[in-house]
Amino acid sequence: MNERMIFPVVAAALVDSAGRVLLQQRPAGKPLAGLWEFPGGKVERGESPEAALIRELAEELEISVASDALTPAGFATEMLPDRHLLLMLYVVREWQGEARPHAATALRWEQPADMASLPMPPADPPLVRQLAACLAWDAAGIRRSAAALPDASPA
Ligand SMILES: Nc1nc2c([nH]c(=O)n2[C@@H]2O[C@H](COP(=O)(O)OP(=O)(O)OP(=O)(O)O)[C@@H](O)[C@H]2O)c(=O)[nH]1
Repeated sequence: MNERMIFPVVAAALVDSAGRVLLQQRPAGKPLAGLWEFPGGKVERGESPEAALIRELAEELEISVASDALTPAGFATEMLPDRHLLLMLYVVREWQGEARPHAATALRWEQPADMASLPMPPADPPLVRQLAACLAWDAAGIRRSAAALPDASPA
């Protein structure tokens, strides 16, 4: 049996007040160069996904994000030749600093509905669909009102 290790990667959908989401372009010399991706990167050994994402956002965009500003939005998987990519996406609506392309060739803000026409890594289209659903839920207030549901944990 060909057993592949899980390769955990975290990514952020930074959402601005107009509902647009930040994408960055992968630089020349990296795999998938030129494609548009969500900012983020590999989870290092011993690191939590949230700590990894906060670190990556500081390194790549020079912004500061608090852990309680990270809301899970979805995940995607892709079988790679030697590993199995697990890509976890978080929605981020609050951060400090102005995003600058420290590691990327360029940045752009896009509505999720407009991302289908952009070249993105193969694992990303399912994430874009989950993100669009998440943001639509937020806009309809469904996620906020879910907090008012009765607690289903055992008594
Ligand atoms: N950040 C990010 N990575 C993605 C996305 N989609 C996707 O398949 N990946 C993959 O996840 C992996 C992340 O690796 P990376 O090279 O960007 O990570 P990193 O920032 O830690 O890089 P480094 O090793 O240069 O420090 C790559 O294999 C990349 O192709 C995405 O939307 N955002």
